[in-house]
Amino acid sequence: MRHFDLRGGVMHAEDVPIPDIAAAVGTPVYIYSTATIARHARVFREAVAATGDPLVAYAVKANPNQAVLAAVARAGLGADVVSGGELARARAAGIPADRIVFSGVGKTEAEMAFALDAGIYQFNLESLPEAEMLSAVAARMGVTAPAAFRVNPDVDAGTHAKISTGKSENKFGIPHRDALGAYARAAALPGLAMHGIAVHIGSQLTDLAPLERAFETVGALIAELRRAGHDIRIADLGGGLGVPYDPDQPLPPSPEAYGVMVARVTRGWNVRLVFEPGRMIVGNAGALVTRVIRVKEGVEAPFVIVDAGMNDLMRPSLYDAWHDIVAVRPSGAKVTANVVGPVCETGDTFATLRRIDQVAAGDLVAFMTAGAYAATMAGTYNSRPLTAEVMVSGDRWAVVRDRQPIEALIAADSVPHWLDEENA
Ligand SMILES: Cc1ncc(COP(=O)(O)O)c(C=O)c1O
Ligand SMILES: N[C@@H](CCCC[NH3+])C(=O)O
Repeated sequence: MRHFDLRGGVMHAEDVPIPDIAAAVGTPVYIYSTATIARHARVFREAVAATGDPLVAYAVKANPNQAVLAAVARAGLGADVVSGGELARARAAGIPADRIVFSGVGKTEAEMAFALDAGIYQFNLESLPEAEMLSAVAARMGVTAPAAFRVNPDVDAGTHAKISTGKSENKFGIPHRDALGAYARAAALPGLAMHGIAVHIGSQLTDLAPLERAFETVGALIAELRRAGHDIRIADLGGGLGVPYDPDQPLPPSPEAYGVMVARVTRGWNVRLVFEPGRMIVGNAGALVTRVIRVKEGVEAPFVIVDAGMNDLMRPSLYDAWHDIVAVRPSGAKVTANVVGPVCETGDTFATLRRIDQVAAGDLVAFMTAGAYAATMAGTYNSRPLTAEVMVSGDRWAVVRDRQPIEALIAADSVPHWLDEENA
């Protein structure tokens, strides 16, 4: 069941005609489907249920809108956070602290204290100096921090270099060969309980084999760590499962196939598993709806200039990512075109020489699969305020983030008094 689909020739988000939202809220606008989020959360939980009583901790970075987090919380998921800000958001959405894990390579003392005070489930530590800092903060607060080391298994995840995290040259985790020594050192520190081990090798993975290799490394380490006397009870297998972006490409592995692989590889580990899916939960729950400003002649093909720019959806310019581009009221005619935004950068290009629905000035166009790493990575370059976000549920819809007024951008700056005085 698709929650963004044509009905009577008009694209709907669940039961809401998208032109109604665009008319009321303006464009560009992100639109999220509550039903898709709920369904993906359920599908993922069911896919990994055979592994016991796992914690499925949604990777907040994928989409931290409070409404999205509320939908995730309602689906019973926990949260994987990478900053104090994400922790505050997860708590504000009602996600219980004992379902929150804290990842990330640069946690600060203040963030550690905040998370200890909240009572989170586990810190995923990425270096010995980080363990030493957490130990000091916990000891000062008179508490014990539940912790894991994230190991870097040195596997090629086969994804875009900028979102690959499990190669030895990447900044993430500690080299798997150093793990035993690191656990020995950390176990001797006060205020730390090293009961976990974690891994995450990258995002938008379309092949299960590298994941399986990484998990095998974790399994071998669990056995070695236990032999060395460490009481390992939790294995966090990270996120990374890819989602379909381009309908002409083979489908990525299903959550079911992933769950079967995980159950096979982790059999006998005797741990509680943690998963950190992000994109899989929200990627296909969102679309970015934009309006064609004008169509300009080009040498090879026309330029369809839309009112969304790379500041609103950065993935194509950052990773050459593909987002399907469809007309909200397709006429049936097709054209080969370049789809670009208004930002003054050549990289502000969403598609080059792509076969798309023929559109004209004023038409609405949707960028699909824009629920993950989309609105959250937006910026205000070219003084373009942050765009509005809307959530639908059946025939209801609500603005879940107001369009930022330009006045807010201007008011955030201040002019030093000497310039004011000289102007006077
Ligand atoms: C530590 C960690 N966990 C989970 C995720 C979520 O990954 P994905 O959205 O690919 O599931 C990420 C992002 O890649 C991450 O860095
Ligand atoms: N931002 C990336 C994913 C990075 C995941 C962060 N660990 C993307 O859009 O695909």
